[in-house]
Amino acid sequence: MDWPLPTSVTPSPTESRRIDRVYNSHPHLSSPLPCLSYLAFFPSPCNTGQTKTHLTLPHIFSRSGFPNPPRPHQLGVYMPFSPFPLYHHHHRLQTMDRLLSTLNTMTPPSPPPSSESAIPTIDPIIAAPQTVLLDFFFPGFSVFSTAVQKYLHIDLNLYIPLVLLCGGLTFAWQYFSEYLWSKVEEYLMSVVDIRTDDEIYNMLMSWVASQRFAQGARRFVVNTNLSSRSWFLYRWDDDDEDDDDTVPEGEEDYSGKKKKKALAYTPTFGSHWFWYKNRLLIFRRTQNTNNSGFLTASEKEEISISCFGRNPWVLKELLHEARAAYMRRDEAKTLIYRGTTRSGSSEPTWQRSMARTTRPFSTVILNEKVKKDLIDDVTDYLDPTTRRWYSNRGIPYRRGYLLHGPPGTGKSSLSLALAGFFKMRIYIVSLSSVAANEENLASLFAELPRRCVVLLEDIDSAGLTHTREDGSTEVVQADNSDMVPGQLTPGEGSSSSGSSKAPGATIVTQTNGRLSLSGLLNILDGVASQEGRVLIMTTNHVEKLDKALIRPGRVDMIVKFDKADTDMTAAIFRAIFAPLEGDEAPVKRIDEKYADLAQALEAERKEAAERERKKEETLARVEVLASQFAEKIPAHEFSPAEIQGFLLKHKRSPEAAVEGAEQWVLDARKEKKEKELKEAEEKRKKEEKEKNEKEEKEKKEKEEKEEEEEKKKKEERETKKSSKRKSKKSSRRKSKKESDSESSDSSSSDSGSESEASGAETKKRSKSGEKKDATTKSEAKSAAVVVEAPAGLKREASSRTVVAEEGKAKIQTDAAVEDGKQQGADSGYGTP
Ligand SMILES: Nc1ncnc2c1ncn2[C@@H]1O[C@H](COP(=O)(O)OP(=O)(O)OP(=O)(O)O)[C@@H](O)[C@H]1O
Repeated sequence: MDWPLPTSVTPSPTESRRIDRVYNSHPHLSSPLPCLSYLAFFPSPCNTGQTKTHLTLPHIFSRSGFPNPPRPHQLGVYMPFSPFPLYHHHHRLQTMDRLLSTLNTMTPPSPPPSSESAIPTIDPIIAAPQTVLLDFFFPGFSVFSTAVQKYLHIDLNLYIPLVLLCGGLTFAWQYFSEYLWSKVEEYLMSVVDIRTDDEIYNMLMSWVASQRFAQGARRFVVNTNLSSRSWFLYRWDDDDEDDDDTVPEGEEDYSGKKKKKALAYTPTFGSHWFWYKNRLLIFRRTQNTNNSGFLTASEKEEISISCFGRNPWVLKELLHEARAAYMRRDEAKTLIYRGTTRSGSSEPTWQRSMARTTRPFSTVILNEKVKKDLIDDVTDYLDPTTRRWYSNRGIPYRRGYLLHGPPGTGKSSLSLALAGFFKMRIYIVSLSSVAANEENLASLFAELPRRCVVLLEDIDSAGLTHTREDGSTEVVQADNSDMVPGQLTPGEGSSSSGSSKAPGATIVTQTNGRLSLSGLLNILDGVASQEGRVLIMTTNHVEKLDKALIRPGRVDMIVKFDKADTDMTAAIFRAIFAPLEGDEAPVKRIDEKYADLAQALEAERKEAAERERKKEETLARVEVLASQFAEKIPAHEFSPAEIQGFLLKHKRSPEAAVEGAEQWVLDARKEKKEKELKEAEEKRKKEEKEKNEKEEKEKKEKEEKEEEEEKKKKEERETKKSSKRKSKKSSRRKSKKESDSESSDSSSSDSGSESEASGAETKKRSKSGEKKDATTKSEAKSAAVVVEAPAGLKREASSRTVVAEEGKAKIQTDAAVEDGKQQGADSGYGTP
């Protein structure tokens, strides 16, 4: 290997001295080659601040008598080349030491050197400013390296460049990796960001929790509920009715096992790589540090999934899969959303209230024909061809149903069963709730999905009714009074809300910021209202509704609910006591008991037959008991809810229910009577109180009126008196003026200039407010002077001028001038 030899060296003065000394003190050496070649090989000594002496190789070799410079390997000295001065310097010194000691061994014993000529001990560390620098950045480095060198014989300085290189690379990587990664993401990857305030968050997180990469993560977040913490997205899994989870958490079920909450594991903050459909994906969960104080736990995080490649199909597939899996959980359930306002703001929103197990239509006891008609009607409406049919004819694609009847007769149950039957979500708004104002309701309706059931409860609530006080309660009652339970009738016909108004009925436009009827009508079928939904309105007082609200187009079918008749009572009894699938506790696996399969099958068959027989027996028994029970309950007196409430008290014993029926009827009647009495008493008291208040108010008003009248009379008397006084005064003045004018006439005939002077005098007098009489002319002039005053006064004054000129009410002008003089003396305008 050929080593490049530099042409110039810069030995330090110490080194030069040493070389000379060695050369001089070792005459047996043919040349100082080792030292020289060493110096030649390391051409750049560290900068020690000393004066540099340049010693070129030819110079050295000419001095040593060598014609050609030797190669380093010929000298037996090999040093690795280093670009770092510190390292370089250190090793140079060390090597020098080594060479010198070699030379010394070759040297015959010589007299001990004098103190000046002694080779000084070399302290490589002290001499190096780089060491100081290293010590500055890594305190204690020099001590550590000396110790390592001393005890382990490892020269750490050898590795310094390596360490520095690694450090530099790491430093650079930290700086550039983020930038590089963002560029890779921007141009080479597809990324989907998940909004934490959207339901997709819940969907994705529940999907992620079921993946292996999440379950195997070393750092993870554990939840008992994965839903977004945004309050309107948060769903308590406990709230969702679940057939398997009937035992409350922590309590024991019939098998004695404690029910435990399932734990869900999701990867913690950071990037997590996983495979999906043979593609490498990255699930990234980061913490949102902006405004984190105001955000809920899930809003504090940001979630994204990215994949390599510019086509995001795999991400979309993943999201679809997550959604489908999430929906599957709710398949057998009816999702209920309620319209509310967000806490801390007045913004309305649909909040997922709960997911209830779908109620079979058969469990709602109603006329079978009504049920069938209703289902047929909705089925036809939801058919895609119907939609096209509507749009082709320009008819708004909407359908409305009105369910009315006393409380607890099954209106809400039917709505829920209907939504469950057609697998639609149900959106409930109670019009009596505080949030139900026009604006809120409009934005809630605007947010509705295309295919859903909207349940408007209590549409007879305040602001939309004609109360008894209005004298218009019989408005719609007349048309529905002859309805039987379950009867379907078309909505009251009228083309426009205005013309459909019943006599005496008034459309309330706005009631204390609450919902108005016209507002509701606009929301229901205005231009901006959503199409494709099934609207169900319920009310306990159909008679209070405006006809406009229930006209066809808004309400296409009316279903009347009533208290239970005999058939209904029997049906409710059967519904509660008839054995149904899943009522019994799960049967133990028989193959555990029977070793022989044939034996096991036979036993199972026998057991099934026995179960069937028992079931039939129970059914027959329940049938008999149902008719006995129905006979004991008077028809049209109790609502299905009341009867159900009683039967539930005896749900394990139908016989006991039948036995206790008569007593229950008596008790219920008594209770009802007491309640009615109490209510009547309360009503009476309330009315009395209102009456008293009204009377008191009237009395007060009367007194105030009388007082006012008295005051008025007094004022009138005073005005009369003052006007009388004024007229007397003015008549006196008039007579005086007449006498004055007679005298002035005589003087004016003498000289016109005198008249002018007198006019000027009058002006002056009127200005100064002196109480002096003036002639008619001077009065007019005086008024004209006042005209020069501000606009308001100008008009007044000019009108007076006219009056004065007409001579109609000279007295008035006089009085005004008089008053003006008195009142306006300060203002300078003469009159007010
Ligand atoms: N016709 C019915 N068939 C079956 N169950 C009924 C019927 N009517 C009432 N119920 C039962 O009574 C309870 C109350 O019924 P629901 O809430 O549907 O009455 P509602 O007419 O909507 O009452 P409200 O007018 O007070 O809202 C429910 O548990 C329901 O099961």
